[in-house]
Amino acid sequence: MQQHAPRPSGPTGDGDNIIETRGLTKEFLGFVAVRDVNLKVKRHTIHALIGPNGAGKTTVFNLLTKFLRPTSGSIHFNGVDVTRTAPADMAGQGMVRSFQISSVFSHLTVLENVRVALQRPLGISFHFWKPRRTLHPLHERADELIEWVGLTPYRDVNAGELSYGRKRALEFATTLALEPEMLLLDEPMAGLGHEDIHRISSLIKRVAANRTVLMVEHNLSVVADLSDTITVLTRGSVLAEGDYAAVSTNPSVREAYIGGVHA
Ligand SMILES: Nc1ncnc2c1ncn2[C@@H]1O[C@H](COP(=O)(O)OP(=O)(O)OP(=O)(O)O)[C@@H](O)[C@H]1O
Repeated sequence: MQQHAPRPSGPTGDGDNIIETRGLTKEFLGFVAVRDVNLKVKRHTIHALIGPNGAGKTTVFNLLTKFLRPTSGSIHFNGVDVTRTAPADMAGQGMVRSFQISSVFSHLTVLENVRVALQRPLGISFHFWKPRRTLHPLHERADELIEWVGLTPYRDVNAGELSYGRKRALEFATTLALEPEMLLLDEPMAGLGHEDIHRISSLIKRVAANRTVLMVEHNLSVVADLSDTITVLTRGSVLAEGDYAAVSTNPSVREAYIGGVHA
């Protein structure tokens, strides 16, 4: 369980939930992949979505990030109905998705990648031709972010040459450049070795000190270590919800994981 900084209340005063879904349902040609999901994610917590293969985790994630449109139900972010908001407009609202859609350009250095990301919210792009001093504030902020994710020694290395774990750290830096209030992480530990898992776990903990994190993650020990709340999905519906102790001892959850399926 994390120690979190004091949290501001949401702009609409609708309690502590930063995101809430009501009756969220997604059908694919009559097949119900997500059924009547009422998800509440508390501000400044780490919330994990888990469940056996095919449970509907990715579909819920894609609905929340607006990459899929629900068949029915609604999504509320900071009390505002964002069900029909375009994915590209979600970053402006403070919600940023990371990892599945890589934000890293392999032919640019670590510093250049972070600078590009920092220029996005300002509505300017690729100003490398500008005199160096014009970019100075961006430069300082880029260096801060690079240091924050532990990549200072790799600042001038092309992103394509970084190890998988360091690339992921760079993705964190480019994501944080957008100043998100909420981060949605799709399997942040996928493909990482033991040491990198440790490094990225600590980054997620630090990120969550004053932000909200929702992640889909298969690695249960990571989920146990990081999550304040876990929602377990099976066959498109919520089976259980609670902290790791509650969820891992829930007989229905244990049953859902028996029989060769894994989380
Ligand atoms: N575009 C699609 N068209 C048809 N069926 C789909 C589509 N996307 C997902 N499904 C089905 O919806 C169900 C839920 O899939 P989803 O990928 O959300 O599960 P998941 O929990 O993320 O699984 P995994 O852990 O294996 O990634 C599955 O039965 C899947 O085959």
